[in-house]
Amino acid sequence: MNSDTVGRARARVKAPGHLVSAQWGQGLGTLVRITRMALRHPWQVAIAITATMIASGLQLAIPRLLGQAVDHAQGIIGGGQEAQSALWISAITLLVVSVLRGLFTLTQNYFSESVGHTIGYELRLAYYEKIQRLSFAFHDKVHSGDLITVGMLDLDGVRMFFATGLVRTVLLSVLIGVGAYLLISTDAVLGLLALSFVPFVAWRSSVAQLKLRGTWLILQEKLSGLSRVMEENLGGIRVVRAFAGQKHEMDKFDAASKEALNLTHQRVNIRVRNTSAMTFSFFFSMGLVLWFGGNMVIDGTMTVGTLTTFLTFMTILQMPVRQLGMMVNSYARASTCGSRLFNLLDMDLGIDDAPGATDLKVTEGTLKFDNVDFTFPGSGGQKALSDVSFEAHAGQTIGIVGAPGSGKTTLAHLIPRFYDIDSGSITLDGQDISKVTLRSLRQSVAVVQQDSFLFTTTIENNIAYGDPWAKEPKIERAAESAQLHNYVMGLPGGYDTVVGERGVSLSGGQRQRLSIARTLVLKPAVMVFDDSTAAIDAGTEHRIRSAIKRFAKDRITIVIAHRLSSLMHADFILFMEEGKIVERGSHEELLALNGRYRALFDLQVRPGEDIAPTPAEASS
Ligand SMILES: Nc1ncnc2c1ncn2[C@@H]1O[C@H](COP(=O)(O)OP(=O)(O)OP(=O)(O)O)[C@@H](O)[C@H]1O
Repeated sequence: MNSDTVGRARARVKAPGHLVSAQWGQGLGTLVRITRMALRHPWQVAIAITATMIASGLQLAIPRLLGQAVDHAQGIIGGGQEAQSALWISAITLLVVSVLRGLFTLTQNYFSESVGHTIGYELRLAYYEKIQRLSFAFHDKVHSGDLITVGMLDLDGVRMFFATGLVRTVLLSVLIGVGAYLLISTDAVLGLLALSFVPFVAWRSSVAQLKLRGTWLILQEKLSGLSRVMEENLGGIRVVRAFAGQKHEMDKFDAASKEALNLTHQRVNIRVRNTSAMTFSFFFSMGLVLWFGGNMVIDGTMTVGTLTTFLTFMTILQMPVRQLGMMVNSYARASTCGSRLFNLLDMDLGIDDAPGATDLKVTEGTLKFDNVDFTFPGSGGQKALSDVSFEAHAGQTIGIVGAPGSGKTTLAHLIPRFYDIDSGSITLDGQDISKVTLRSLRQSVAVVQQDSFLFTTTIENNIAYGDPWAKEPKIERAAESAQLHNYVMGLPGGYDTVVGERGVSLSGGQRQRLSIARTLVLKPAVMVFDDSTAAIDAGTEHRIRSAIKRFAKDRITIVIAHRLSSLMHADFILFMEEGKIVERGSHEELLALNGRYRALFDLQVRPGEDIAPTPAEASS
């Protein structure tokens, strides 16, 4: 793979979700920011750097000691007692220096890793907190798999920068800088010969590492594609089996795996070719030193010990010089990964508390929509809701009905401020919901979603999710009202039964009932049931409705449903079409209107007869 290919590869690797793309120009600022994060732990940084300098100094002493030992050994061949004791001293010094070097290297590794892991921990928390708080509009656009990639791989690139970038810079500067000075100051010609492999190896190793990085970025993209294929396959395993789609799925997975395998082969190729070239250049330089140095020993202008010092220096320098490439890679990786991560961390939340926001105070419990318009970000200006106005009071039940896509869920999602409106206003007891704190608003408004999500934990914890301090009787009362209590008591583990992916599987209706119980525990001022009884039989639904009457008497209940029997008891019903309320009134009033609601009612109570669909139904 040539550098052009790597360049194109970089350009092709899109940052996850496009929203978190890094700009190369940001790189330096990013590295400074990571360094500043490290400096928040000054003691650990100081110990790591000091230990690095001492360890590299001790490492540089080893060739000299070895050289002296060799010269003394020659003295022993001559038989001198003095030479023998000098040899002992050299050997013991060498041993002590090696042990000390090992201890300081250990200290260096421990503290540099510790700083890196602390940075990783701090960033992980900040990242997790940020993605919890970013708006729904953001999550609509960014794939969760991409967010996980940034949170795992990019975070790792930043975490490792202190140890593999900064500390390694100190280590390599001391080893290569001081090592080169010692060699050249001992013998300039032989020193230059001994260092002749350095520029070539440094260049090859940097080029190889940057190429490997280019392929790594593409590999990362392929691997996240692969995990996306697997995730979708596992999520939709029933659809795959039901439609006999295994062969198609297998082919998709095979194609993605093959691309990853090819890239892995390319990476091995780059590594092997460069390692061979670097090893050859090193041994070539060593051969030159041996040849010239050997002649100097024969001429008597150099001792065998000094030649040994040169050769040992070369061996010691070989690794750090090769590591220059890894250091360059660490800088490149930290700057791109860090830019992506920091872009996300610095991202505007989209929906946040307004300056000076105060807590919502619910008194009478009046919800008012006043000429509300709303457009989903990125939907090309197509309004999802227009001119929506209605008022509801505590104790009332409001039904919302309409064709799929008519804006029912969207309307419900505006109340807890999952999205901000374009114009108009939504107030709760006269307080504009955009001016109160999000926390207090969301404590007062609970939405039972269409898809009942369960956490992999006990039924009790799932029900008490919104109020972790809820006592057992409260949880059981909520479950009783949601018609779930008897089922739970029939399970061997009762409320301690673990549900979710790795626990007991619940049916669609049971999951919905659990979600309803989760909302009832909260006792919010506004309860929204978004098609949350669709999977529940009419009898059970009736019993749930009767049971939650006592919960509903001092709060607003909004019921969104396709089945009219779920909402015909409501105080008033809004009929939605293409984002607008086109009919409103009680069940009787709407029937008398003889419009869309009537047509839908006739269709549901007399399904055998042919009734012309409403315009919205016809288009949906
Ligand atoms: N996150 C989103 N981003 C962009 N458009 C969206 C988003 N969610 C919904 N829409 C669009 O907004 C319109 C209203 O959708 P909404 O989910 O409110 O309909 P609904 O009446 O609740 O439908 P259903 O009865 O099927 O649940 C639809 O055209 C839908 O495609």
